[in-house]
Amino acid sequence: MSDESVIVAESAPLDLRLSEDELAATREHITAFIEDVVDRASAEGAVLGLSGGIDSTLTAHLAVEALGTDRVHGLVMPSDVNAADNMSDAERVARDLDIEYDVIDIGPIFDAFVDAFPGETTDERVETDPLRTAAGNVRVRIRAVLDYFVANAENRVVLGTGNRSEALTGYFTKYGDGAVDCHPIGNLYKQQVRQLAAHLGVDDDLVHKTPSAEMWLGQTDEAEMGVGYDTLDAILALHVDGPLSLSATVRHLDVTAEQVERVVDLYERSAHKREMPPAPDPLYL
Ligand SMILES: Nc1ncnc2c1ncn2[C@@H]1O[C@H](COP(=O)(O)OP(=O)(O)OC[C@H]2O[C@@H]([n+]3cccc(C(=O)O)c3)[C@H](O)[C@@H]2O)[C@@H](O)[C@H]1O
Ligand SMILES: Nc1ncnc2c1ncn2[C@@H]1O[C@H](COP(=O)(O)OP(=O)(O)OP(=O)(O)O)[C@@H](O)[C@H]1O
Ligand SMILES: [Mg+2]
Repeated sequence: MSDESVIVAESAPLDLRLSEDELAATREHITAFIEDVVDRASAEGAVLGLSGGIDSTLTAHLAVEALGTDRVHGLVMPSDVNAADNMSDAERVARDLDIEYDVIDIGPIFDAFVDAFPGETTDERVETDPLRTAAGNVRVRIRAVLDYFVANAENRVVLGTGNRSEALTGYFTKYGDGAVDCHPIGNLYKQQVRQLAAHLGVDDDLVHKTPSAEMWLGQTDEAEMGVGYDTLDAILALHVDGPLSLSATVRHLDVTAEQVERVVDLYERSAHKREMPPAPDPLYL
């Protein structure tokens, strides 16, 4: 059985929901943060990738609330492995928010990369292809290049869309979707992302859409990580962020020790993604 077939049953083990007052305060806190980042950069506004997923949808809503419609620029960047529905959802978000947006097909850029690369690249239709992640990361990094082109050209900052669950597990591409100027929703667990989005009036189908990086056809976060977000969030909140021991977490959540260990392993192995690249201590400074 491949890793991807290990989907852990959800048991909604820990309620991390915020109260209405907390949601209202979080909304204000994040919009003030976005405004502050843009002001400090003396930027005209912000740019972000729109995927039709809930993280970018929520971030776009908060950005518009912080900056106004005319200071937010969205990029919808389809490739061969994006579902057409997701790309039309991304355009719908931009249209509903009334922001400027461009649709840029990254297929030719990816193909140029594959043609230029001297060795084997990948056939991502093959599930076991060891290069599938490497190739998927190229697509993600191409989007980052386009984000920064717009940021440079229009004096904007790049808004990240990563949440706390992704940050703590390293579930993002280093210098891909992780290459951003700030992380407005970076301290919300995934289930709180959905909750805040619902609070802001985001359409239900987007709030409840299955999370996917869309790095290859059919990819889903939960299948790849081998744990559902409700369970993941609970383990992160109690054990990785919180004070509970491994065994107390197992008892409290009715999960297995292996599940907790798996999350801890994701957290520890991805430490390098949450830090600045290291240099040796200075010898002569
Ligand atoms: N200990 C260490 N110290 C310093 N650097 C270290 C390192 N270990 C690896 N590295 C470096 O990191 C590289 C691996 O990291 P990286 O290139 O990111 O690649 P990797 O973590 O292997 O792949 C990215 C993961 O994030 C997921 N993802 C990506 C994009 C979006 C989303 C989403 O949710 O939408 C999810 C994707 O499905 C995949 O599971 C290594 O090739 C190496 O260069
Ligand atoms: N096809 C795409 N076009 C534009 N931006 C994209 C595309 N795919 C990914 N991105 C950018 O990369 C970010 C990371 O992807 P990720 O899948 O984690 O977030 P999401 O799609 O917004 O939400 P979810 O995790 O629920 O799928 C997106 O939020 C978006 O900013
Ligand atoms: Mg997505």
